[in-house]
Amino acid sequence: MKLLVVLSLVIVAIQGANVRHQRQFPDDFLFGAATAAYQIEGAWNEDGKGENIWDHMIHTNPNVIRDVTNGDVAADSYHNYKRDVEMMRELGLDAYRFSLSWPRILPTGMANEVNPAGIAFYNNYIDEMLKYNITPMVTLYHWDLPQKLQDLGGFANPLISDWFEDYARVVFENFGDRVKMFITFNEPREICYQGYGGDLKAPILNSTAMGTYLCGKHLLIAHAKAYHMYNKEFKPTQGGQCGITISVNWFGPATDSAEDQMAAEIKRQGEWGIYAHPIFSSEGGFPKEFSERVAEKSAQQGYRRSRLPEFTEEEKTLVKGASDFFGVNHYTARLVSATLYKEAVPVPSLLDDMDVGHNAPDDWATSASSWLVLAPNSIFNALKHLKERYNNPNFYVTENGWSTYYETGLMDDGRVTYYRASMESLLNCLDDGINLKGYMAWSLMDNFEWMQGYVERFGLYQVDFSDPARTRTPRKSAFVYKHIIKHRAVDYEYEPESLVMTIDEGH
Ligand SMILES: C[C@H]1O[C@@H](Oc2ccc([N+](=O)[O-])cc2)[C@H](O)[C@@H](O)[C@H]1O
Repeated sequence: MKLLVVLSLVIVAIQGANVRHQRQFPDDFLFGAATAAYQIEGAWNEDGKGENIWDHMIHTNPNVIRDVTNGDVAADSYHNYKRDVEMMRELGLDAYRFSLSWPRILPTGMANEVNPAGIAFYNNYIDEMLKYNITPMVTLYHWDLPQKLQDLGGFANPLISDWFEDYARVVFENFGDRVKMFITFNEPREICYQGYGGDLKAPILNSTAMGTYLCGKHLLIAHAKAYHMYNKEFKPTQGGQCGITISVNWFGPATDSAEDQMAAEIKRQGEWGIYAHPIFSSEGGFPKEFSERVAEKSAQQGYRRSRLPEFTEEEKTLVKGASDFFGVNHYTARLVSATLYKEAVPVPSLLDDMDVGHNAPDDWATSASSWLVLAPNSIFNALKHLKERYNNPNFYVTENGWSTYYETGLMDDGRVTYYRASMESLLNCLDDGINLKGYMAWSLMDNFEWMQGYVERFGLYQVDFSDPARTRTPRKSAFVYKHIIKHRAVDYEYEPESLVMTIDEGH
């Protein structure tokens, strides 16, 4: 008998030790999921909403979208928001990141005409989340500029900073009593490089390098003005935080050679350093090596001055330090070479200015998106670099996710593998002392994936876009993510018994 008791005590002790050794996320780590207004809301012209640049571009030229669809109805979250909150509760989310449609709030873009129905919609959405203790994380701009502002030049017009500041004030006034986490812009790179410099996002201006850089400078000033206005006019009473989200994929050198190391550095600076450095570095302004590279390229091409616009000293000071946290959208990685993998690119362009090649090794798993591969420990590599370069600010991973095709259905093992790998990488960050405070999975549900329409699916929940009710059904990954959130740890043994989802007590 005695022996049995001793044995069971030993077993309990071993099990306890195992639990203790399993790496865990802290209780206050914010687990959430993310979406964006144009990708889920629909109701494109309902209740006084104004036209945005995606409405305009697609209605004018439907063929720009791979499957000739649009976001007119999308997941119809405008009418299904209560079901969306129910899904957050099913998953046990701590937080939900979503964006506001600027033209739903200000139909012309300008703050002299506020749409009460738009304000009411977001009030209801926020209140529904708060009812269940879900922290709203609100992005003010996720790519859907009011068309009327695009008609005035959009981000190429320096006045964008005044228009944005006015819009931000309306947002803080109406929602800041309950929303404590604001993100001004989602991904300056995608807005500026893909929308102004190229034709991969609305408004597809294809305006070469100059468009990319000018847009970037104006956007950073717009962000900084909104940040300082929040600090002065709202923070003292509302006590929230205001930051920005930048897409930071990892770019490591293809070899250890000095040339490849420099090529990777230039790639990092051109892809995201030009947005991060002016805000988060101690010296401010565009990063040095990239600025020198653009000046050199401009001179080679016969320009008397660099095409990279400069910040005045006043602008530099305005932008420097203007963020309470660093929002990182991280998806993937590439290996960068000074000589290999180069493709023909337009001149002048950001790609030509960087003048490097990049590649993904064959053994990195591929997704439904051409740009998205599963690279080892890449969240850690990116955040470790940012920590060292920018003095370890508070970080949130504000997007991270994996695409499948519609045909994959509910058994999305590729997404499960990706999310588990991401969790390990996040835990590596925490072990390293990186000030990482939260993680938002992209995406809560399938949605309109920009130029790819509904071909590429990122949802923890599948959405049936052929069904007028836009029924949402949890995928296997939803159960796995729920299990991770609940236990604050990754359990590789866990397999959902069925795909029937319920709400746990307390949610
Ligand atoms: C899938 C989500 O992508 C986000 O944007 C991107 C797109 C492409 C890259 N890339 O590495 O090439 C990074 C981020 C976007 O914010 C979100 O709306 C989704 O579409």
